[in-house]
Amino acid sequence: MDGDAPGPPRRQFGEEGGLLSYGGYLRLPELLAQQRPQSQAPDELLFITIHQVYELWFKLLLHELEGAREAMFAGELWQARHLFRRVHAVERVLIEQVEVLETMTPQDFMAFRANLAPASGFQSVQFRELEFLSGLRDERYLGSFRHISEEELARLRRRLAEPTLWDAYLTALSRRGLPVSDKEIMSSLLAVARNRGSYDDLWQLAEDLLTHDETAALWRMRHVQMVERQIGTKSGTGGSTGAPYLRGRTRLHYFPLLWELRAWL
Ligand code: HEM
Ligand SMILES: N[C@@H](CC(=O)c1ccccc1NC=O)C(=O)O
Repeated sequence: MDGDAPGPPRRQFGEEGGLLSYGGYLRLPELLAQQRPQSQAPDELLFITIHQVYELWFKLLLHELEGAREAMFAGELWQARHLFRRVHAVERVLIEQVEVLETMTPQDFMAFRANLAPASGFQSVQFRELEFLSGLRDERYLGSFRHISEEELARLRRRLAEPTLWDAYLTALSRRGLPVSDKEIMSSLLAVARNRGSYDDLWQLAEDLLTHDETAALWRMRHVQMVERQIGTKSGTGGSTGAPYLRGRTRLHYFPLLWELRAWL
């Protein structure tokens, strides 16, 4: 009985005539038909599953980061922060789940690795979309995509043309009267850092951006550790030098000015 409880009356579910089911709603027949190893190697199912899980999370991250960008443009900083909290939680999961793939031995990986070339994580369109949206817009990757569809290429071009998270943050600063030209931006960031009484929301939002940057870098470091464990000094199936190439990418930052700011505080 709801009695005088405030709010809408509670509904008793369970009498909907069986219209919607768990598997139907989640499209499980379609989803579970997608894990199809190419070989008899026992660990290829693990390898495929883990990559598919990454791509599902990448899709969600793109969605939430687009939302955060929109909220920053609209000056709704609380909403952007709410979404960044979710983004960070997912990014921590992405790092944690490397451990699952590391239960595979290199010997077991070698049983199917040769069949993978020339495919590699290089060709993850959503991973590159995340980088572009976050502000790391390296157009050279457009040329390095072999075997991607016209639709995927168009998506990447669109990401290159659209505003980044940093563009959105700059808009949030200027909405509060802080100048954001190349010459003035560092003083504005310093003003935010030193006047928390007036700008704490902008400070916390910059910290959220920095955490997004930091967790992406942590994933890259975790990935290269796994790579060294699995293939040592071998070159990559995608044609790169392997671990040395990946090590070079661990130093990249989405928001270099937020790191540089530390030197001035
Ligand atoms: C046995 C496990 C893995 C190995 C040995 C491995 C190895 C490599 C290597 C060598 C590269 C450089 C490109 C190349 O020449 O092939 C690379 C790139 C990449 N891998 Fe993996 N990888 C593994 C698992 C994963 C997983 C689980 C993901 C998750 C999505 C992933 C995502 C990526 C991405 C996004 C790149 C491009 C990185 C960039 O350009 O900065 N890899 N991987
Ligand atoms: N590049 C890896 C192979 C690999 O990990 C991979 C192969 C196909 C699809 C995704 C992959 N994952 C990350 O690079 C290697 O060189 O062993």
